[in-house]
Amino acid sequence: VHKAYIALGSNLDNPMQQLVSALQALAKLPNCQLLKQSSFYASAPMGPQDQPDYINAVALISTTIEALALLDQLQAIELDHQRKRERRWGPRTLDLDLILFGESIIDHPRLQVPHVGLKERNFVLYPLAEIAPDLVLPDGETLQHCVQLCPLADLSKLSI
Ligand SMILES: CC1(C)Nc2nc(N)[nH]c(=O)c2N=C1O
Repeated sequence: VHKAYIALGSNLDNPMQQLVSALQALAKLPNCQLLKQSSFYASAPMGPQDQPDYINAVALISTTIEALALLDQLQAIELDHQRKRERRWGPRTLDLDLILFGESIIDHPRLQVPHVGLKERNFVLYPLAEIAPDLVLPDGETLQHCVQLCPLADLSKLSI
């Protein structure tokens, strides 16, 4: 059994509802169990600014399937949420990124784990630290150290 951390993001078509719906879909995945989910966080887009603010969260699932099979399941949920890929770093109804898969380091054309931008993304690090404060990354760095190095900036935790 593997522990997989998934980053959720949305900035189109009612982002909060998109994430609620995505979490329900994750909970229903065969061979997966939704163990924890973070609060929702709002932030301005990293990268191109000509798009709406994002809502982000992180979820922890335990699963018996392997990383690429889980990636297929995540991409199916994105498509169910009308994910369209107009432009790179463009707005999207739903983003599900497999950011950690146990202690694995994966470098595959379809999948890099840990997620490449993990240490620079406050909208991933802070929700991750909320549900896994004692996490140590596969490269030995502690999550707390990564959080200390990553500015909070405009990230805001939504109370509900
Ligand atoms: C476009 C880019 C890089 N910017 C983001 N910016 C924020 N705040 N949240 C995201 O989830 C996000 N995702 C992206 O893919």
